[in-house]
Amino acid sequence: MAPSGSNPLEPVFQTVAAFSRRLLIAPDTAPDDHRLRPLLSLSLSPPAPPPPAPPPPPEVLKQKDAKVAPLTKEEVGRATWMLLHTIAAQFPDEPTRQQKRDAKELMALLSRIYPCKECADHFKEVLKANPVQAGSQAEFSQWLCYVHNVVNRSLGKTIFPCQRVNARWGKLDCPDRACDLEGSNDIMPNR
Ligand SMILES: Cc1cc2nc3c(=O)[nH]c(=O)nc-3n(C[C@H](O)[C@H](O)[C@H](O)COP(=O)(O)OP(=O)(O)OC[C@H]3O[C@@H](n4cnc5c(N)ncnc54)[C@H](O)[C@@H]3O)c2cc1C
Repeated sequence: MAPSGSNPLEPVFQTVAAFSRRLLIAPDTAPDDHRLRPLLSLSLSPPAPPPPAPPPPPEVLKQKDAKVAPLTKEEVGRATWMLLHTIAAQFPDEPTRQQKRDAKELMALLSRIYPCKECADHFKEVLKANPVQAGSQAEFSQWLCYVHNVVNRSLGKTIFPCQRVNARWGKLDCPDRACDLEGSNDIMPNR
């Protein structure tokens, strides 16, 4: 490097350097401060957009797709039995005539619009041979357990012990039994 003062342009360089430092560096920072921050940018073009996020790895895409994939017959079956046994567990001890009718209609509707034709047709036969019994919560949940077992048997599945149906599908865990349905105070509730 040339010794200081030997370059005749040295004073010009020093002036430009000092001026640049004033424009580009915060006034409260020491010249040797390593946290130097530019005060303004001399570039006229807008800041470059951030680079696009890399695509998620294939295993993450697979998991996402699995969430929106159509359900299988087994998944719909499990979800439906879960709903039906929960309805039976919550069924009033003394249902109104309307509630008894609703239980019968629900089963009849299922046997028509259940989203698996083979299952719906089979369930129609099951209902014909075993008409809905919904005179009380106990009666309805035992009947449902029985017909579920009829389906289980036809599919070669284990028979569920119906004396344990209340332990498996108890009433919903709602504070102050807020989920309970109101029943009947009819003089003849079993009509
Ligand atoms: C109305 C209906 C008709 C169906 N018909 C057919 C059909 O024709 N062909 C077909 O392939 N699939 C059919 N399915 C689906 C099938 O019954 C099963 O839901 C599916 O095969 C998944 O079985 P899973 O072994 O997971 O248990 P699921 O039978 O779905 O039972 C879910 C859970 O309920 C409990 N459980 C089992 N049996 C009883 C019972 N008797 N009482 C109370 N709780 C019980 C067990 O804890 C079990 O894990 C039908 C489903 C419904 C709702």
